[in-house]
Amino acid sequence: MPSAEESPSETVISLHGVTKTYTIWDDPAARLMAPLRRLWSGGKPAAATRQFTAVKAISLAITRGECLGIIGRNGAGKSTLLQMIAGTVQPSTGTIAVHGRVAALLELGSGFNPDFTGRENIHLNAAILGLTKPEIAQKFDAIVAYSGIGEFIDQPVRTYSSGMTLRLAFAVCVHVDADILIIDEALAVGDARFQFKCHATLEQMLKEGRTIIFVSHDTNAVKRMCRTAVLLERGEVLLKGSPNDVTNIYTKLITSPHGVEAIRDDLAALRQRTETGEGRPHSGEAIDGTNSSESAGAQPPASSLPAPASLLASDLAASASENLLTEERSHQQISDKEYAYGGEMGRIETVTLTDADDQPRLAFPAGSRIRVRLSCLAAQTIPDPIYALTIKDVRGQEIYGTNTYFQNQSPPSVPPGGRVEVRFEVQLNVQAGVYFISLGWVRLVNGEVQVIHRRYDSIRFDVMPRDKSFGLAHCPTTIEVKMPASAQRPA
Ligand SMILES: Nc1ncnc2c1ncn2[C@@H]1O[C@H](COP(=O)(O)OP(=O)(O)OP(=O)(O)O)[C@@H](O)[C@H]1O
Repeated sequence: MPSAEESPSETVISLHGVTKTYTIWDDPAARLMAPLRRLWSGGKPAAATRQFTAVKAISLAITRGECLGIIGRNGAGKSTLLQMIAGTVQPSTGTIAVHGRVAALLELGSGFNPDFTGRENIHLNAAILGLTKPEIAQKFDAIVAYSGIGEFIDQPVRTYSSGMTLRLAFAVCVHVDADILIIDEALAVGDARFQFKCHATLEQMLKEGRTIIFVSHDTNAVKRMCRTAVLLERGEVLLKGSPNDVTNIYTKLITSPHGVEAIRDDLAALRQRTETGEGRPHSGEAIDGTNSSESAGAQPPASSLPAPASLLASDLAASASENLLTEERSHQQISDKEYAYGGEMGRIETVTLTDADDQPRLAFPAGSRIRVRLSCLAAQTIPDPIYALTIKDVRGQEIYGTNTYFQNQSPPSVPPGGRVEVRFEVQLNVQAGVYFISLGWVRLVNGEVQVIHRRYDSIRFDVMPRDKSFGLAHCPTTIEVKMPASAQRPA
């Protein structure tokens, strides 16, 4: 298979005006009687049905080597769209062209016969996915080893836990030499170790130029895996763009009582930015109340998905660190990527970032302490307020987030016209790099987050290397090497 770099823009999946309309039966019994009824009525459609359009005139092109994330609220049409691409559901109108072998991990265990053993299901599944008998025999051991099912391979799949079923299904999917992998939420049921293994495999597949479509409610997973994301709502694509932008807007959508109305202007602004080539703004989400980006908008190429361990973070940043102080002077404290919403009930009026000596700065050595100050002004009474901060990396991944709620603090209600000063003091135990600070002022109403004001990706700052090390975190470490006295004696 050619690598993603060799044929970067080859379209492997194209959808043109794809619509899926389901017939909904008001009375389930009428559905069973429908064929007879049709005979009696001379082929006229049965009564008591209505049409429901789950996917509306979607046109999309997905290129080889792309990892496309699809997010959206429950019932948005994500699974229906995936099923149509996988070929298990036919579109009502429109066309779908798929070039290459597709392996799909849709509803968990949907490709398995529960009464068959794991072994039998591997044969069945791999054959359905297009492998010949000799190919299955050749890959069988690798599939079993990858799944980690062990001796359970000869037990019926109905006796498997959901995690075991996932392991087996995923193992088959990644061993059938598929050009396109379609995954619907499934990874969420695996344990952390298996999820890690899955993500490493997916990253490897992307590097090999394979294409992945990935549905998830986990915005961080979408930002980690994908270079492009799509926001689906009521069967329509509202936005296709950087995972950071798309998850930011999704976050607003799921927390706003006004639904799509709440994001209409944001969508228009983003589309305009895209059209005028300004790139995108912003970033990502939850009760943490916040998020950031230069960020995930500027997605790295697929080949850069896994951080090469051979590169020392300190080496990467060393050449840049000299320039940072100069660059720092030219930074605006408030990033031009800021994405804010809410603000009617109260506003986070100012945000400032300083070092531990209260000096405004935008570059800090790894491991130092920073202070983030907010000045909030209430327009109306804000009972039980929660103040939140999130730090994200340049891809929009949440590096750290906290809030007064998580810290068991109960700040007082704020009266109309009341002003609140909030100070976060953070120990920056991160590696050298570019980061963004997001801030949130929210409250919980019946367990739901009510946004007072969110300012995502408000401040961009740099962290400079403190030592030679690598990885994501700055964990100052001492190393002691001892040679026991006995080992010093010559043999
Ligand atoms: N076979 C079907 N018959 C009738 N309606 C259906 C059928 N399959 C899906 N739908 C409806 O189509 C809409 C989209 O469903 P779909 O499962 O694609 O959404 P989704 O975005 O994957 O949701 P979730 O996040 O909850 O999994 C829903 O309103 C659902 O009830």
